[in-house]
Amino acid sequence: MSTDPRAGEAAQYVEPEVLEELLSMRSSIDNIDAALVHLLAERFKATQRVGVLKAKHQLPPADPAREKNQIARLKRLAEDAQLDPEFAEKFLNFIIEEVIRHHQAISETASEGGPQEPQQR
Ligand SMILES: O=C(O)C(=O)C[C@]1(C(=O)O)C=C[C@@H](O)C=C1
Repeated sequence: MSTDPRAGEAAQYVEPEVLEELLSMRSSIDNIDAALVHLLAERFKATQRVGVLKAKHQLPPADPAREKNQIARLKRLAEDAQLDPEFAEKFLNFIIEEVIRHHQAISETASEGGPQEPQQR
C-alpha cells in the first residue's frame, strides 16, 4: 500500500506510470493551495485592520460601491487569465461576505465597550 499522502484512492486503480504523473500534478496543486491559504491569510489580516478602522470611525461594514468596482476589475482580470469570470465573482463575493461578518463582529464588540486603544491624555 502506498503511503504517499498525494496518492489518495487513485493508488488502488491506476497504473504506476499514470500514478507518477498524477502525483507530480498533485504536487503542483498542493503548492498552489498552500499559496492560496497564505494569500487569504494576508488578505484577512488587511481586512481585519479595515474592520478596526471602520468600527473606530463608525463606518458601515459594507461598501457596495467599492465591491462593484472590485468585482468588475476581478472579472476583467479573470477573462484575461482564462478563468471563468462568473466563478471569480462568486469567489470574491464569498470572501467579502465573510469579511463583512468579521467587520460586524468587530463593530459589535466595540459598541459593547470591548477592547479599545489606550486613551491619550
Ligand atoms: O474596503 C473595504 O471597505 C472593506 O471593508 C474590504 C472589503 C473587501 O473584503 O475587499 C469588504 C467589505 C466591503 O464591502 C468592501 C471591501
